[in-house]
Amino acid sequence: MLNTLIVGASGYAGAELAAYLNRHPHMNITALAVSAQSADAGKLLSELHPQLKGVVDLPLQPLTDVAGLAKTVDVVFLATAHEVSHDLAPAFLAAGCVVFDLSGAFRVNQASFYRQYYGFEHQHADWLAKAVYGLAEWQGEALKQAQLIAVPGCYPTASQLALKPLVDGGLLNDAQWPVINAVSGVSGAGRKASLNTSVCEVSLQPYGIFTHRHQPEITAHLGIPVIFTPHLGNFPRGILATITCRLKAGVTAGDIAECYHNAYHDKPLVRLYDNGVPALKAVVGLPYCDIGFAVQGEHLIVVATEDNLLKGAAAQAVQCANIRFGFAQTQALL
Ligand SMILES: NC(=O)C1=CN([C@@H]2O[C@H](COP(=O)(O)OP(=O)(O)OC[C@H]3O[C@@H](n4cnc5c(N)ncnc54)[C@H](OP(=O)(O)O)[C@@H]3O)[C@@H](O)[C@H]2O)C=CC1
Ligand SMILES: CC(=O)N[C@@H](CCC(=O)OP(=O)(O)O)C(=O)O
Repeated sequence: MLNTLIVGASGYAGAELAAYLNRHPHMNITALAVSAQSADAGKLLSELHPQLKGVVDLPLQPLTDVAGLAKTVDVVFLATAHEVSHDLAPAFLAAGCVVFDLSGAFRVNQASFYRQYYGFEHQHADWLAKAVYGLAEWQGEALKQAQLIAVPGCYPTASQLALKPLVDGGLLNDAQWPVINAVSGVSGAGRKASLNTSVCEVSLQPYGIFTHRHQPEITAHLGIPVIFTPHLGNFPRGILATITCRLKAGVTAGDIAECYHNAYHDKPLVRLYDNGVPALKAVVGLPYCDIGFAVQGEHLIVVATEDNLLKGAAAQAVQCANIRFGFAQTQALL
């Protein structure tokens, strides 16, 4: 049994992690932590997230002694903001813990990336170089050896699962960058109250046009440039990405179907549509990414959906842990 700590357990992704780990046969929730100053310290997780009442009634501990806590656990999930993960991960890693970081703090190994897109200087180039990017379907072997796993962002997960088979298969026309338009529910912005992400204030709108940090994350790992435009919708959870691409001359719908089949027929958390495209309702509350597409001449439109808090965060983190420790990939997820 692996002793496990969730830091940021009161947040949206943290609570989902707790629900999964609670039913994991090989992982034991040793502690749930929040910040040292948290207004929620001492409360039960189930007081904040009543769906966990009678399921995970553990207290939220203030994180006051990182070194002490690190000695009591084998595995740490950091469901914390980028800067917090950046500061905490090295301490847990130094103690020998395997760390799954849900933030962006270790996803892209480029010197200027954190200054430009996250507004801070990265201080841990050594760990940045060693971190394995946890796009689970594509990183199986690397994950098995990793001590630090950088779980991808929610938009990059859906976008890359949709595009990577096509890019690797050489099916796209390089002359046209794939155009990713993705809509997320407001839980993507986390649990903290903010007027901009309050459901009554939000009206479907793009944001971060040409500047969102997920564009360079996608490009860095996919190896091709993309146009990425996120949108915020006034619904609680889920991401739907509509991706427009140009195909190389002669590539047919049959080639696309075959390419996706080859990539994902043995990957239980990616579901392919034979006809039509997915809608959010099929994935909300579930750990899947669903993918469907349509072709007209040289034009391809792919639609990918996922629950941003699950395949876009907590489920993918647990999937990575399952791969890392040799458990069934869907253990505790399905
Ligand atoms: N929401 C989403 O759809 C996705 C989120 N992510 C990433 O996952 C991470 C968590 O996101 P989300 O769950 O939405 O965030 P939330 O804002 O909902 O939760 C953040 C959690 O971190 C805790 N926290 C804050 N500061 C500290 C600290 N210094 N030490 C320990 N705990 C702290 C908070 O509790 P308190 O403030 O009371 O201490 C809270 O439990 C972020 O990096 C996010 O970018 C990734 C993919 C998708
Ligand atoms: C709706 C919303 O605000 N979404 C977040 C992305 C959530 C996510 O994936 O988080 P990472 O920051 O860990 O990459 C945003 O656009 O910043």
